[in-house]
Amino acid sequence: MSTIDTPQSLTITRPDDWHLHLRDGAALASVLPHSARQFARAIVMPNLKPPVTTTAMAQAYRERILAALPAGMRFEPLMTLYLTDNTDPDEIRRAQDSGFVHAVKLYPAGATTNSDAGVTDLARCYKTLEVMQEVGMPFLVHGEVTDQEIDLFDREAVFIERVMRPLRRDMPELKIVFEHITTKDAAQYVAEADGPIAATITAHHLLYNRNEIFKGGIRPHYYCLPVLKREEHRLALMTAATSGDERFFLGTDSAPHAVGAKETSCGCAGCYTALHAMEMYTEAFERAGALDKLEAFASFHGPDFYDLPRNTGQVTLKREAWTLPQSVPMADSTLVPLNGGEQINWKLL
Ligand SMILES: NC(=O)N[C@@H](CC(=O)O)C(=O)O
Ligand SMILES: [Zn+2]
Ligand SMILES: [Zn+2]
Repeated sequence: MSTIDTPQSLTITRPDDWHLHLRDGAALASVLPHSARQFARAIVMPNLKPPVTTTAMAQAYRERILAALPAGMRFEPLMTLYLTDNTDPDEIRRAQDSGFVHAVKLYPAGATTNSDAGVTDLARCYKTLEVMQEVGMPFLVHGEVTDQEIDLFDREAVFIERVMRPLRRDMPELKIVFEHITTKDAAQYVAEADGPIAATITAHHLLYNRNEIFKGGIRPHYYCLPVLKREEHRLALMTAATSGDERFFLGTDSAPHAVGAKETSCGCAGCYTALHAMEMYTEAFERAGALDKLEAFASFHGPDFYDLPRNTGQVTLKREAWTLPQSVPMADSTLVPLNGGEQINWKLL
């Protein structure tokens, strides 16, 4: 006779999402309730069209998010600015003084969805970065080089050598979040680096390797940037996330795209996980035998790094099978979540 030694439910401090795409307009209204159900707060990415480049734009976007929140739901959007070659250093001071802008985001020009207005050369931004370093404004980095000569699967590792090391040498006190890391190189770099650096890790990069994109045919809903990597990298991310190291924390990178923009000959990058993010992370931590490490990763390390208070409420995850919808409405179209139509083993109550 065997005994069941795995818990049937898990109660933790209410978690936050430190990397989220909410979009705007009708799409925002469709996706926001999913994240608000899962998380108390989220760092909201600024890659709208046009991008959120000023404190005034961030304030207006924040108000649109709060206006789209269904009655009775609580959710705090933590706003970010999109860095461009022309971001004025004074804009950083305005952002810092606002109290609602919590970070500035680097999109290397052309690296990912809506990054055309991104930075062409970080050297152009040094005056602005110096002010960020001075006032303690975190710098969130999409860490991939855009050099087309570099193999797609190597772009994160090459970014560490070409961009991250020189930047951190020049600005050793700048607070940096290496966003959505996908490689053992990045996990090791962050774990060993001196100074104020951390990394977010998505649930899909913990659960899947690159084979998932090609299982039985090409599966566009598993395509995101940085793209899923080899199994050895997934294992390194699992080790980092479940290590208890305060430098690693939760960021879903949930990135909604209408079904037509994903299921097409040149589909957009982005996985939608906002419906079941905590269930996915719980599954990953359980597989690693590390459910006791989930709370710190999901609810403590993020606010500690951002100098924000930890949440006070709690949530419970129950071991209960349920089926994720195949698709959900998004604006005048539909959205296919990652794992659409599949059975999920945990349920966020
Ligand atoms: N992660 C993605 O694949 N896509 C994101 C952009 C990003 O986070 O790089 C998006 O905005 O769709
Ligand atoms: Zn990104
Ligand atoms: Zn993202």
